[in-house]
Formats: sequence, C-alpha cells, structure tokens
Amino acid sequence: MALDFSIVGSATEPHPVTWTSDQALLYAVGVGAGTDESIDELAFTTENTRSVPQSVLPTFPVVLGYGAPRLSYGDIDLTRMVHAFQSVEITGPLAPEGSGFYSSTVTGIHDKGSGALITTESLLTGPDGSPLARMSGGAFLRGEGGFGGDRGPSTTWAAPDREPDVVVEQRTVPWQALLYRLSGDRNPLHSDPAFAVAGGFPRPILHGLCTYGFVGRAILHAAAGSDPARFRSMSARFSAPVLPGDTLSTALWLEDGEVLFATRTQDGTSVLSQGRAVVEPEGAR
Ligand SMILES: C/C=C/C(=O)SCCNC(=O)CCNC(=O)[C@H](O)C(C)(C)COP(=O)(O)OP(=O)(O)OC[C@H]1O[C@@H](n2cnc3c(N)ncnc32)[C@H](O)[C@@H]1OP(=O)(O)O
Repeated sequence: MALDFSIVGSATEPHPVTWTSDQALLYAVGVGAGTDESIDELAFTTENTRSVPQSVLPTFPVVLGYGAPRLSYGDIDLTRMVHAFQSVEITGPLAPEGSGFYSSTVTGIHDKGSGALITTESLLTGPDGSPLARMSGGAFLRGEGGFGGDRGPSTTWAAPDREPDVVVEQRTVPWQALLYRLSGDRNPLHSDPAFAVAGGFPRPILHGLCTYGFVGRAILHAAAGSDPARFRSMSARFSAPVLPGDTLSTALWLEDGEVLFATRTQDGTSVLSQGRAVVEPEGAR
C-alpha cells in the first residue's frame, strides 16, 4: 500500500458536467423520497404532476462529480476506504436539468492514528463559472495511519443540553444501495458481498451519501418548510456504517437559523454525528 502524499494541493481542471431531470428524480428516489405517505415529495419524484413543478433536493450536487476525473490517492486498498464526512453549501439555484463545471482539490492527508484522512474540496459552477455548490469531504483509509503526519484539526460539536425539538424516523430498504448506486457511485463496497467482506464488513454497506440524502430530506421537511430554496448548507460526520434495511432516527435541535442533528440506527448506533445545517428563516427572500 502506498498513499501518494504528493497529491495534497493538486486540483482537477473544471470538468464539464450535465444533469437531467431523470437523474434528479432517480437521486430523489434513491434517498427515499416518496416513501413516507405523510410527506408530499411529488416535486422531487415527478416531473409531470399538474401544478407541481419539478424541484431538486438540496443534497443533489454531491453526486454531480461522479463523471468528472478524480485524483488518484495512490496504490491503496479500496476495500478499506470509507467516506468520513461531507458538507455541501448551496450557493446558487439548481434547476432539475442543467450543465456546468465540476472541479476538486485535495486539501490534506491527516494521520488519524487508526487511519489516514484525505480531505477534498469541490466546486460546482454553472456554465458561466458562477458557483452553484461548494462541497468538502473526507475519505478515511482504515489502517493507513501512523505515518507520522499532522493529525489535522479536531472538530468540536456537542448536542444541546435539552431534548431534541424533532425526531424523524426513516426506513431504508434492503435494496437501498442497489437503487442509490444508479446515481453514480458504483463502488462495489455497496453491492458486492465478497468486496464488503474483504473490507471487514458483514455485507455491503450503504453509501454514506445515501444516508446523507435521507437526513437532508429530514432537515428539509422538518426545518425548512420543504422549501429547497431555504436550505443553505449541511455537514456531518459518518460515525459508523449503515446497513441497507436499517431504520434511521434523526434528532434535530432547531437553533436560531442553525439546525444541529445526529442520526442513530434502530439499535442506537450513532451513524451520523456532528451534524450542522443552515436554513433560511421563512419569508427571508
Ligand atoms: C468510499 C466509501 C464510501 C462510503 O460511502 S463508505 C460508507 C459511509 N462511511 C462509513 O460508514 C464510515 C463510518 N465511520 C467509521 O466506520 C469510523 O468512524 C471510522 C472508521 C471512519 C473511524 O473510526 P476509528 O478508526 O475507530 O477512529 P477513532 O479512533 O474514533 O478516531 C481516530 C481519529 O479519527 C477521527 N475520526 C474518527 N472518525 C472520523 C470521521 N468519520 N471523520 C473524520 N474524522 C474522524 C477522530 O476524531 C480521531 O481524531 P482526533 O483525535 O484528531 O479528533
């Protein structure tokens, strides 16, 4: 195994990307939209409902870089790599279909002891270069720590010292990863049992960004009045794997314009932690 430390600071050229109405619909269904009868999500799951224009889930930009070139992290064991954290900040309106450019930069490789944490920042712009979404993410290479590198920043996050304002339960289905992967992430860790076992998992695990999309929907409906235009940003750490079929229980604390959140599965395991989202107040525009 050889991590390529020289990639820190390297950036990909802005790569042309396009997205279609079908891709936006498939993404929405892949993160569970339309499965809760008590929530109207036709704007995200259909394009031809009378008086309901199609709209895009605010977390959709996180899948738009899949067709773009990626920087190689070196000769690494991909069965050992997991998604560690993700943030997205929406900076422009995203139409159900469109085009633009996607670029990313590797910003650091941190020695976390039990693994190496590779951090990246990505930018999605429109065709004229105006920013649509800024994202940052981390990949954790389990077993690749201890190389004597900088530990990187430690984050501070504490749930408020009170009961959550809202708790949202969402059920994933056993075929969730097979559906979600059609949005672009074909990593066999989420579909191939032998690959998952080689990585030390009992069976294929759910994409971190699928869980992220479920929880993004929970925030959208519980804290932003189901209006994607009010959803500004979301960040969270993936603290333990989710298995397809798990039930997600997300606790939300609604602070002044900020939403703190944390997600557990049915057995109490913390799977998304250090969650923070910013939503605009109703009628702010
Ligand atoms: C390509 C794959 C795509 C996917 O979608 S994979 C599915 C989604 N991702 C996951 O399921 C990953 C779930 N998370 C985990 O399994 C674990 O979580 C980790 C393996 C990532 C880390 O666990 P551990 O090795 O036990 O680490 P520690 O001993 O708890 O912490 C050591 C240092 O690492 C930092 N750290 C731990 N987890 C994360 C994380 N998720 N993101 C960023 N940093 C992390 C800590 O804080 C600390 O470092 P400090 O002492 O400097 O603070």
